Order: sequence, then structure tokens, then C-alpha cells
Amino acid sequence: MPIVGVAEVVDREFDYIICGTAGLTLAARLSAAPDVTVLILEAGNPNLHDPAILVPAQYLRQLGDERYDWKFTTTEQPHCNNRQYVWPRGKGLGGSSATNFMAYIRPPVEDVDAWEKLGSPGWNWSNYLKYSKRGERFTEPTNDQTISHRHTFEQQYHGTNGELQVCFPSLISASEVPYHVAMNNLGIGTVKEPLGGNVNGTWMSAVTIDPKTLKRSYAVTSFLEPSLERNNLFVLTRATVERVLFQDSATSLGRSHLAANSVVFRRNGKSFEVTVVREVLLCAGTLKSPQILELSGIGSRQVLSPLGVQHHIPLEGVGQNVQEHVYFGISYEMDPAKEWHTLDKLKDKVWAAEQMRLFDSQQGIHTLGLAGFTFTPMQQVSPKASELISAQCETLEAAYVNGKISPALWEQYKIQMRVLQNASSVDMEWTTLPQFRTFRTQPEEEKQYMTVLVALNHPFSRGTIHIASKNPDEQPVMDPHYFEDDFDLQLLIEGFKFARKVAQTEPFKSCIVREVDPGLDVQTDEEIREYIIDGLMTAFHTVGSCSMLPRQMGGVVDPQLKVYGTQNVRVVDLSIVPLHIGAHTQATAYAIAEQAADIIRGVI
Ligand SMILES: Cc1cc2nc3c(=O)[nH]c(=O)nc-3n(C[C@H](O)[C@H](O)[C@H](O)COP(=O)(O)OP(=O)(O)OC[C@H]3O[C@@H](n4cnc5c(N)ncnc54)[C@H](O)[C@@H]3O)c2cc1C
Repeated sequence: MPIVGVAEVVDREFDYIICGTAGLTLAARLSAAPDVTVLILEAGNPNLHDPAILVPAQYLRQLGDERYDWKFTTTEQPHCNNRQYVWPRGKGLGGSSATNFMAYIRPPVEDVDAWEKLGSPGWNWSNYLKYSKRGERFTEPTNDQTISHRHTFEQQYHGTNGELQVCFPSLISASEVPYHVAMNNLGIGTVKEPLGGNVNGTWMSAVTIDPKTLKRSYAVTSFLEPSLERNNLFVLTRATVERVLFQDSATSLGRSHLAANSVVFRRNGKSFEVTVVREVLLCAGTLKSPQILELSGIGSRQVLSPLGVQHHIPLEGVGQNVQEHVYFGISYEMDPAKEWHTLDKLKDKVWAAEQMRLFDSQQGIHTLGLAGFTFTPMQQVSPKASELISAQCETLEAAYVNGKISPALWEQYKIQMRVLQNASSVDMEWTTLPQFRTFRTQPEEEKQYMTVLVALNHPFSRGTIHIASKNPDEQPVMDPHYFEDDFDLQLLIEGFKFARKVAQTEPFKSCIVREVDPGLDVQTDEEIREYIIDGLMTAFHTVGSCSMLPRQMGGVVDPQLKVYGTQNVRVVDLSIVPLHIGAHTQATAYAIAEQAADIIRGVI
């Protein structure tokens, strides 16, 4: 079915109702069986065939625009001088896959195996790889790309029959290779295939771009559009899911498993109810799936009762265990004698229009992809690593002994401490962005800039996301507790210092004229600390708010992704990830959906 109107939905019943569109992969797999009906409810616009989505290298363009972005903000962060931070997230069919930067990265083996160790059989690297490959359609780099861009791969880690196009960008910024070689010159080895479960080193990433059209490949083009003509698949956009209703819910508090029988959604200010026969599948992402659960009466009594939400299932973990990658930038002015292919010039409307025209013949700046990534253990980049790591482990052990860390969180921390202590497990990341992306000063027209982004992989701080009221249109209270564990900030400070070392190392050293932000007057740990707090940005990779863990460990879903206490409600998005990963997150969102599809269909 093409996208439908509300009248075609409300008087019908559906086997599966998928709330939010991170589940487009799931919808494609479930609706492959012609005898089941699937309804997708998406709060945002369809945005189909939209050049702002499809034409790459418009990074950040959709952010702040409510046609594409939820425009969330965090609460004031006490460990960041009470600053609030913006949290842009994709709104519309395809969710954040329509707005992301298209880097395609899988996590390290041990990070996925940790989910199984924390109590979820079947959620391990071997299954992850199998499911991740299923949806992938990989195209090898050309010889030129391999030689000039250093794009390498190992075929065994790629799928070639899936729907999501994965290839290497045809154009990369001229600063990428020198940065990569400078890393090599500092002893960081090149990884031939980062998608094989080892990201420790420096490498050029694959991207989710269609190599034939050079356009974005995302959940819509890969999974929705090829299925849209199925007469058992229905898509209703601008429909915000409010809550799930359960059979006899008024009298069933305390029963072991409630059965969902309908979903309430809002459209144009009106509420509608639609009946579900088999399952409700929440795919609204880490920031919104907990809101739907809480509005449905599933969560902590302390959160729900004061807001007057009828409480059906006590589940303390809803909206807890939130983990977020953060990063900050260091910007550089580039040598004016050379063309670096930077994106700041897109601010010039005439030049931008010309680049759009050039894209029609697959030329120009829009063929550019982000390529260079470096992930390292802290030991490899910081002379203070062993001192800081020992101190962190001692602090955590003492806090646990004194009852300040729950046994459930302690199980996660034990894994994180092992990762920290292991000198070949990654803790931090450097990425380059060919544009000015820092905030202390303004870029000058005509000059070329690039920004090095430094991020952490496995934060110790844990945040929360809870409803503020019964109103589904009100943004939940998003409190990431940034730097509540100061080690997260210490790690970034060490990352800052190493980034400066790279800037002093050839061949990258000769590419730059000067460090612009923060500038060389920032030297002491205290000054670096303030700079990081001032310029901190979300990496858009939040996980954990509906963690897949045993119930007594704060779990919200079991290994079948079923919400505890329900018969037929599952969560299928990044919110189920119980412990963060050393990778960007889109590959993982797709892999989770693939594995979930097989669980729901009874294949595994
Ligand atoms: C700007 C940006 C850049 C990024 N760059 C990269 C990158 O280069 N590489 C990478 O791997 N990852 C990247 N990411 C992250 C990656 O895209 C996301 O982690 C992934 O797409 C998230 O998928 P998800 O399943 O959690 O949910 P989302 O993609 O957030 O989808 C949730 C969907 O549910 C809808 N929804 C929410 N609430 C409701 C409701 N109540 N009713 C109905 N619908 C609802 C939303 O509108 C949205 O469509 C980036 C993200 C952003 C925002």
C-alpha cells in the first residue's frame, strides 16, 4: 500500500503495529509474509524523494528544521556549568537514518558479546554479523579508491544481497589521507576491515550511499520503498503514538502478563485508536520509546503516580541506564594553496546551487563522504592512561563496596573496567569533518577549515529519560548526567592532547596553517576541561533507555525483546542496547531489527 490516510486505518485491525520508523527494516521483513498485516505509525512527515535527504554532504542541514528534526534539548547539566545541550534526532520516515552522516560502522566483537554476558542469550557477535550482513548490499571500492583513498575491505565481512547500499565515497576531503598517515606515524596501525569486529586503529569507513546514484541509502529507500506496493503494509505518517492499551488493564495490575489490544495515536490534534491482533512493536528510538511505555502505564511508580498516569506494570528500568557518546571539536585553518574539498562553501547560495546541478552528473562536493576514523585504547594515546585507569577502577570498587553502585550497574562496570584495562580494547575516537564545527570563534569567508572531532566510546555516566506529563506532545525530560562520572571528561581531555600531537605530526602538520578553536592559549587541564564543556556535542548515539537485561538487573525487555509483564509488546531499537559500543550506531539499529524479525517470526 502506498502511504495511507487515517480513515484507512482506524476501523481496521492489524497483526503488527510498528510505532516509529526505526522499524522500517522490521516492517519489510514481517510484511514479506502476505498473510499478515503491518501498520507503521510515524510521527513525522513522509519526506519521500526529498533532495535534502537524498543528496549527501549536506551534513547538519536538516538539523533545527522541524520538518526533519525533533529538536530535543537536555536538562541543565550540573557537571557542565549547568549548560543545556541540543539533541537533534530524525523525525519522519526513516528516523535518524534520513539525517545521519552515513558512516557505516560495526562495533568490536567484545562490545556485542557483552550483551550476552549481561544475561541475553543469542545477542552476540556471531549473530550480529549474520544479521548485519543480511540487510547489506556491499560494493567493492575501485582500484583508484583503494590506492588514493586507502579504502580497504575483506569480503567475508560483507553482505551483497541485502537492500542497504554500502560502498565507499567517490570523493573524500584532501585532509583525510594525511590525517590517517599522521596517525600511522604516531604508531596507530591501519585496520584493513573495521566491519569485521576490530576497530582498533585508523581506517577509512564505508558509507550508506548508493554507488550507482551516489544518493543516500537509508531505511526508506532500502526497506520501505521496495515494499510499498505490498497490500498488507500500511504507513500512516504525522501520527504520534501516545500509548498502548491492554485488555482489562483497569483490573489487572499485578497480573504477570498483560495483553495489548490497541494503540492510541494522535493526528492533527485528534486521538484515534487502532486494534492490534498479534504484537505492538515500539521502534521510536532511545529518546521516545520509554515515553510510550510510561504513557502506557509501564515504568516506575515514582515517575508515573505523581503525573496521574495509571500504573499497570512496575518496571523500574524504563528510562534508566541511558548512555550517550559525546564529542567536541578542534578546528584548523587549512593551507590556502590547496583545494581541500570543504563544506563551509555551501553557505554561499550560488556555489551551493551550482554543486546541486553538478550532482546530477555525479560530480561536485555532494559526492563527498566522511571517511577517516581512528579508534584507540587510552593506553595507546595517553601517558597518563595507567594512572587514570587504576584510579578509576579503585574509585568504582570503593563506591560499590560502600553501596553507592547497585549490583546491576556493577555488572556493567566490571565489563567496562575490563575494556579499560585491556590495552587492545578501544576507548576513544577521532573523526575529521571537512568544515568549521567549533563555537568559540567564527570562520572567515574564503578560508578553508576542517574540524577534528574527539569522542568517547564507553561512558561511565548514566542518564535518564522520563515523561514530564501525560501530554504525549510534551518532550520527555532528557537528562544524560554528562560527566557525572568525571572519568568520562578526563578521557576526553587526554583525547584533546593527543589530537594536538597529531596536528604536530607530518604529513598532516603541513596541511594546516593554525589551530583556530580553542587556540594555543588553552593549555592546562583546567582550560581544556572548560573548552570541552563549552563545545560539547551529542554524537546522536543514545542507547539504553529500555535495556535488554534480566528484570532484576533493571531490564525492560527480555532477550526476545518483549517488555517484561506483557504478552505482546516488544521494543526494537537502540534503546534496548544495555551497554554502549565502540562504533557509530546505524549499523547496529539495522542489525537489531533483523534479529528481532527472526525472533518474531519464530525463526530463532
Ligand atoms: C545528525 C545525525 C548524524 C548521525 N550520523 C551517523 C553516522 O554517520 N553513522 C552512524 O552509524 N550513525 C549516525 N547517527 C546515528 C544513527 O542514525 C541512529 O543511531 C539510528 O538511525 C537510530 O535509529 P533508532 O532505531 O534508534 O531510531 P530513530 O532513527 O531515532 O527513529 C525513531 C523514529 O520513531 C519516530 N517516533 C518517535 N516517537 C514517535 C511516536 N511517539 N509516534 C510515532 N513515531 C515516533 C521518529 O520520528 C523516528 O522516525 C547519526 C544520527 C544523527 C541524528
